[in-house]
Amino acid sequence: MSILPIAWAYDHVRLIDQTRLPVEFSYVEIRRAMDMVTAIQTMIVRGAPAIGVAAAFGIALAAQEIDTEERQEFLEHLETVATALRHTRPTAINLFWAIDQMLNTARQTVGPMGFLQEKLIEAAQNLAVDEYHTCVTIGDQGLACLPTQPQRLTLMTYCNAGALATAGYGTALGVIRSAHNAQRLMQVYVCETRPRLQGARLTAWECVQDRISATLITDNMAGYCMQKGLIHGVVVGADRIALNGDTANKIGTYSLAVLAHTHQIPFYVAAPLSSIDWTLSNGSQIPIEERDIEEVYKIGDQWLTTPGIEIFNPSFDVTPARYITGIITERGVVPPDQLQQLQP
Ligand SMILES: CSC[C@H]1O[C@H](OP(=O)(O)O)[C@H](O)[C@@H]1O
Repeated sequence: MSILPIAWAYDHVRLIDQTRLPVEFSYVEIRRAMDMVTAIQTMIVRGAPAIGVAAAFGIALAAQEIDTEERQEFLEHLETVATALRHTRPTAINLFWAIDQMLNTARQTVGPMGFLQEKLIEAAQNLAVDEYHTCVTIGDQGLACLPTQPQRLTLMTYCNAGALATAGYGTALGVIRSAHNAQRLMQVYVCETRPRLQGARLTAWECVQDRISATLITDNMAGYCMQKGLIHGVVVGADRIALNGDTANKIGTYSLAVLAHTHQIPFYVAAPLSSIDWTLSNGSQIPIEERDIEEVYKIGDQWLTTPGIEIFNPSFDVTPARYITGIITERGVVPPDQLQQLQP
């Protein structure tokens, strides 16, 4: 099954509503640019590459909704929407990269506004298709770098870096899909990933959809599985990678990396080049999103703690490059200290 979280549907964008999975599979139709802003903020669509693609379609919707033949007015409307999109979520660099790609297309395209609208819709569609093919390439690059023994590996992954977090196929889960398709996977341990449970809700759902053998564990079981020798490798996604390989990813990734290092288990980050921030020398400057504390004290309508307790909810952490075995990209797999070789 091809899971495509985002698709252009003639004159609007169709999103899989990731806040409803796995209980309900439903779509949300996005017809206005500012509704795409809300969709990203509320995580109807989430995942670094996916929010980049969503933002690109947000710019395309902005182009479609502005009724003017004045180029300056047209571009100003795109900039207004771009500013709102930039303020949705601060950590994933893909969001900003995609917005810049779209604005550059608008500035470099001349002609009547109807023509610009068509070119921007086409640019967003091309960006989505490119991200999909990039993920398939990442999957295959990752397969080639996994341990050669045993023939069938038991891997671990965190959060959701799958088809739902990208434009299809996935990055970390793309590597796992490629291993599954090549009969190199025994099973994958899926960490539930508190507080938003992307692992339990989204990665588990993708694995069941694609008949990938998967076992769900709570986050605090990861160390036990490693200590018992069950895990041959860990593969996670990324939201922003600095030049030295320091990697921002879902909160809890750092803990997993330290555990893997302690148990001498290879720890891979799988990400497209669009997730690399070539302007940052290290991860200390990566902005870490803090989200609503309700995500911690409730699951659905169920309170998990007592009113009056203070709550902290950083949504990402930064794993230092020294804990990362390799970074799997569409241009190959490199140790963190050789990442700059891949700079376009
Ligand atoms: C393929 S990168 C996905 C990346 O994004 C997730 O964060 P969120 O669900 O909050 O958007 C998580 O960090 C994943 O690894």
